[in-house]
Amino acid sequence: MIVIFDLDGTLIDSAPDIHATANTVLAGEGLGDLDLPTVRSFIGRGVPHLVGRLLGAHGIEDAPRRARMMAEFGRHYDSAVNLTTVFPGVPQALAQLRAQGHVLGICTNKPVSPARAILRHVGLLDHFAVVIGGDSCPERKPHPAPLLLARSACGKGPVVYVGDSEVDAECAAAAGLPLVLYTHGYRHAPAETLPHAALLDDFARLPEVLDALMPAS
Ligand SMILES: O=C(O)COP(=O)(O)O
Ligand SMILES: [Mg+2]
Repeated sequence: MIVIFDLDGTLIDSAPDIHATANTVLAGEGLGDLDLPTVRSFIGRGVPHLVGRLLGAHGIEDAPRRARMMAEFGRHYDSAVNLTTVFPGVPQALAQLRAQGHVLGICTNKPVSPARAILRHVGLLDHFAVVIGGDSCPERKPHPAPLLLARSACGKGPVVYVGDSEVDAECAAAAGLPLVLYTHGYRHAPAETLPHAALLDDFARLPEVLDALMPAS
């Protein structure tokens, strides 16, 4: 089986690093800090969206300023690793899936460079056959193109996407793939209200959840 994972809010709790980076970039523009829940609620649609929301929270709409802040965010992003934690059970679940012969991939809206940097920092990068990021395609999730690209890079066979948010649910549906929705991530609506093939509240249960979805694989 091919198992493709979202990153922020699914495998890692990266909101504290993204929050710190956001406030560094805001300070560089002479703008005040935002709190963690506010910045967390902006995660999931990539850096352009996040920076637009940071400015929006200050009542500002200014395209050149937004472009400058996106570039600044990018300068800090690869080193934004120290406040991030891996969700419980993730390393064990990934190792188990690999040992069972499954092919694993990443499809995130985080750009590829910081996605690879954080995966390397937490010791998980080697599990993945491919890392598709928010800058890998002209389109970002919820467009299906990045997920379909990740899938084709992983070879042939049944595919499941594991994600945490509305964006992932919409992306999986558009790509025609089943979604396993991790419930401790950064979504806005109750988990039950998002389209999903299965809910996952504990990574220790992922192998059995996948078996139940794809008994024949
Ligand atoms: O919004 C981002 O940059 C990344 O979010 P994702 O890993 O949940 O796709
Ligand atoms: Mg996510």
